Amino acid sequence: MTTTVAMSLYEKIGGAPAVDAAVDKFYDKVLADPRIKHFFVNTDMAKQRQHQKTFLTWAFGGQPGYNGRGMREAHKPLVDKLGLNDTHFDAVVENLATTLSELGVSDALIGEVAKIAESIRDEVLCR
Ligand code: HEM
Repeated sequence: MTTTVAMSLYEKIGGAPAVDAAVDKFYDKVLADPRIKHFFVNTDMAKQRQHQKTFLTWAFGGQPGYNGRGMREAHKPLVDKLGLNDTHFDAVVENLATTLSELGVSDALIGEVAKIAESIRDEVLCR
């Protein structure tokens, strides 16, 4: 019998220091991306940075340590007022994948991150 206590992706990638390294890169990319930057114009920087940390920690399967709004609630105004849709979601996942790739994370692990993101797509898009 094999008992597997799976190491989370978060641990495999390098834990908090890796998340910190990824935050700046991901943040810069998202805010520079004409497909999605307009969603963030009214979001303050400090909050945004924390958002990205929460986002990445979550995406890596680390402890959420997050007591903010649920995904549906947090993104509902973006869906209702700004038409947040699959295209935008894809762009965020793409920026995340590029960020991780640039930081030397393997394609296999990036695939796992993308899968986790997929699992929450409908919730974020309020469907
Ligand atoms: C896997 C996908 C996503 C996750 C896990 C995620 C996670 C989060 C979290 C944790 C927050 C903070 C909520 C709060 O503070 O109460 C948030 C807010 C936000 N998200 Fe996402 N997000 C995702 C996708 C997206 C996408 C695709 C966009 C737009 C392109 C987006 C734009 C925003 C914005 C603008 C806010 C701030 C809203 C505000 O200032 O009130 N998110 N998201």
